Amino acid sequence: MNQAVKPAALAVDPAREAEYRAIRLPEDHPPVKAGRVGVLLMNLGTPEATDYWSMRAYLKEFLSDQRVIETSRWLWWPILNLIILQTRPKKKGRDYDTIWNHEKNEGPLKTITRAQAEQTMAALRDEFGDRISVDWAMRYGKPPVKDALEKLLAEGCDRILLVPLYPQYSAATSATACDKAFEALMQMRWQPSVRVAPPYHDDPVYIDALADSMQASLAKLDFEPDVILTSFHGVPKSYLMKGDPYHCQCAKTSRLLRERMGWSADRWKLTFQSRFGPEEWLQPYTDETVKGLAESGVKKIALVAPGFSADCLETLEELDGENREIFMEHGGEQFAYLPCLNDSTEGMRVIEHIVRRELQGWL
Ligand SMILES: C=CC1=C(C)c2cc3[nH]c(cc4nc(cc5[nH]c(cc1n2)c(C)c5CCC(=O)O)C(CCC(=O)O)=C4C)c(C)c3C=C
Ligand SMILES: [Fe+2]
Ligand SMILES: [Fe+2]
Repeated sequence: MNQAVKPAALAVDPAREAEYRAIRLPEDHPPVKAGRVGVLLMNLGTPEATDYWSMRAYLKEFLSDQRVIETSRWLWWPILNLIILQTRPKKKGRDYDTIWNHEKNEGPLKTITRAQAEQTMAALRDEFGDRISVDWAMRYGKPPVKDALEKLLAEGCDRILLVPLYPQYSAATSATACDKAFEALMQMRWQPSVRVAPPYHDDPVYIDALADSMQASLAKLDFEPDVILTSFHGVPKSYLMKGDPYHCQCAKTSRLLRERMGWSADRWKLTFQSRFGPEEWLQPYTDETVKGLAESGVKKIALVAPGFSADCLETLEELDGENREIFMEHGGEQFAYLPCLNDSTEGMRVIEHIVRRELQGWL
């Protein structure tokens, strides 16, 4: 174009920089930014605050997602709006109060996901400089996936790797996070090239990191557990029957971890927590198993939640709070909750490994 007057505004990849600088754009052409690679870590989301209205907004968005609740809309709408949203926001707000990060005034899921993104960015920038940008977003609530994608594009990322932070794939988590990203991409004239990181439930780096983290936590205890429970977030059993691979992936993670830790099968259990509503969910249920173990005379247990990449309401309040109480009330004596990988050295080893592997050929 020879009537051009303005050079391209930003291009970080040297080859692309030269390419774009060579182009002369018309005066009224928007600035062209390209040549960088973006990484977007995506997790579930958390309420903005613990008051009734903040909790209600979060639960409404979450529980209106048809990937999460597959019940037909005409049946679900009155149940959600006339029953669940009347009482659950207040009750769950009180639960969030017990785990809230008051220093940052946010849920721990947000604090930890941000730290994971910052550490990933620092590690990758060491090697690739500002050719790479890492951001984070939440499927529900803030920061939204759309904003994060637009920010990466504005920084010149024309290739973006989406990383759902769920080791085990489920339509209710990984797929809906990607849906949200694709929904935003649908509105874009110049779409970036997109890759999606696969589930990593059986990746040796993940299994090793879990084992190292668990060994370190167990070594700090003043007792050896009789039984270890690996507790995963549940989903309705019907999702498994319709073909969701989540249950199989949880079972494989639990088995690989047990083998790697060298524990016998009779002292190691796979359970599912967070049942919601009257429908049957994946079994065995964590709370019933904990109660049954205590009643059968087991005195010392440890719980770990390998399916959560960050500690959150479901681990800190439900596992370490409610299930601890159940165990002690039914005759248990020693209870330990072993933390998630979070932004620990082991946790960052996993995220960096996945990101570096999936970026091959782009950097
Ligand atoms: C009711 C349906 C739900 C399905 C199906 C479901 C699947 C699912 N969820 C996670 C991870 C998390 N869930 C969290 C909280 C949470 N989950 C549901 C409901 C379903 N989840 C609700 C209503 C809530 C909010 C709290 C409550 O009202 O009970 C969280 C914690 C978020 C936080 O802020 O700390 C996580 C993480 C997975 C992995 C999963 C299926 C694979
Ligand atoms: Fe959930
Ligand atoms: Fe829960």
